[in-house]
Amino acid sequence: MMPSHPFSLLSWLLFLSAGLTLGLALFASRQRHYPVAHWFTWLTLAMSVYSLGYGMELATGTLTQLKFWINIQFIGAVFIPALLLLMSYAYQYHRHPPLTYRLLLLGLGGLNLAVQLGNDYHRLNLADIQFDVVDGLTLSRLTFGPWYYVLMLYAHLAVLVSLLVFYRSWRRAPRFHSHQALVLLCGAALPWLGYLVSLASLTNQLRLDWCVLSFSVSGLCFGYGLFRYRFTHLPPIGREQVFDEISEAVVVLDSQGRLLDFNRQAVQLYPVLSRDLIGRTAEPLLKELLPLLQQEGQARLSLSRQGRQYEVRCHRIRQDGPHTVGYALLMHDVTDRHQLLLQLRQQAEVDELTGVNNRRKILGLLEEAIAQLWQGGHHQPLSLILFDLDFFKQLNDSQGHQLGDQMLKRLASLVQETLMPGEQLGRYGGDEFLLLLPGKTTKEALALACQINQLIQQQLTMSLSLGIAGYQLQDSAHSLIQRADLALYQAKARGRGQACQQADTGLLEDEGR
Ligand SMILES: Nc1nc2c(ncn2[C@@H]2O[C@H](COP(=O)(O)OP(=O)(O)OP(=O)(O)O)[C@@H](O)[C@H]2O)c(=O)[nH]1
Repeated sequence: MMPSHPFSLLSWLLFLSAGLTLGLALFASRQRHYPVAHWFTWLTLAMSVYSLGYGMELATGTLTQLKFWINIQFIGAVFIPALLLLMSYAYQYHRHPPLTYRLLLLGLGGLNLAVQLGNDYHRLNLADIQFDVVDGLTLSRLTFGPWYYVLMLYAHLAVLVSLLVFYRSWRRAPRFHSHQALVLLCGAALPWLGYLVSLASLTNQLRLDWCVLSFSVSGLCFGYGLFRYRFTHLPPIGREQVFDEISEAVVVLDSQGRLLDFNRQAVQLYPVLSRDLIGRTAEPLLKELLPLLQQEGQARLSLSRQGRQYEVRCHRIRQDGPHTVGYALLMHDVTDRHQLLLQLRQQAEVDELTGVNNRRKILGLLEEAIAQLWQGGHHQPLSLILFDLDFFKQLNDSQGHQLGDQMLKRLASLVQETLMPGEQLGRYGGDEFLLLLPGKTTKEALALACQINQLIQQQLTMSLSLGIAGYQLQDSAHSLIQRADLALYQAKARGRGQACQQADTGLLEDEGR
């Protein structure tokens, strides 16, 4: 429906604005696989329709033409709040809004459009439409119906929420993206400001719709954001996506040790961290981490916090030169690795059947004990008991291997209970065990051997043969065990069920049943 007046400069500007926003829509549509570009396409398209309708409205000469172009404007206008909301959602979360959210918002837009298109029958939206021609411009004089106010309330709320999203991104994003968020914030805020200006000028003779007039500038803002900052390519809240989502806790300090930034994981680890502390010295908060700042190179430390293990790395931040401008402290949860290491160590050191030290471990402990004697000047005695079950083979053969296993377990646990702190029991092999007794003389070891033998006879109705050797100067772990083995051999030879003590001379010194 072509208007009757020639187009004014304002109409041409509006057509230019419509063309600009349409161009943006076309550009963004080529990248609509990015959710934000998808909704941006529809938003700029809606703006374009609105601008075109208004440009035409300003040149209309009859009420029918006016109503027609107002309806065209509504086709764009009713969807703008919804599309702005959907775009801000996609901008923030880098994905399409949930389907229900989309259906609800677009459904509301559709409902508003239906109400407007049927306005002649119910006048709920626009109760009356008149127009004046001022300076060659056709300006509508509208009397609003109740539905219009509902529509405005919804539109304002939608714009407000979108503005909050962009505002939040602006405040939280790092510098590069915060510029982008600011540009988008301006793009979204301008039509709203335009609307407020229009409201204020309702009583003026030149009642222009500043909201739609601002679309060109708004479109330019969005376009600038699109081209300069490529917001359809780069997720602007990379900080939230990367900084907050990575598993490591990160704290950033400046060169003076003042708090600059931290992520969500860091707050879980140090609940005291808050935005208010930014700029303050981190010393009272992160005392245990600060020694890292003094170290050069890849400094690391282990940290135990809230029942978990962390490996902390300190990364020096340098900018245009060798000087450190800040530090990034990265705390990596290594609890699983730590537990796996403990498990592996346990497997490497513990005898699987009896749960006492295995051969490798007890030999290591013996060597350590001898080394300590050397360091301490040999003032402390050290004794060793090597023992095994008598006739264990018979038990295995007659009652089965499983019962034999049970017997070995019971034996180990009974002997373990008789030990004092610092004394160590290890399975030397088969049914042979080694008892390491730092601080005990051979006499005391002999008494203990007799006590253990008695206990086993009572509890397991089996006897032990035990060989005892005391540490002598120049002894190695090997020679000491050899003498204990010799003593054990003597105990067997003497009829089993007894303890024998072997001196370094090779003579049997003592014995006990
Ligand atoms: N059930 C069980 N038996 C084992 C295990 N390791 C070794 N043995 C058995 O333990 C026995 C040890 O043999 P010996 O020490 O020669 O036999 P013994 O009857 O105790 O002889 P004496 O020590 O001279 O009284 C062998 O029959 C091995 O098969 C084990 O883990 N479980």
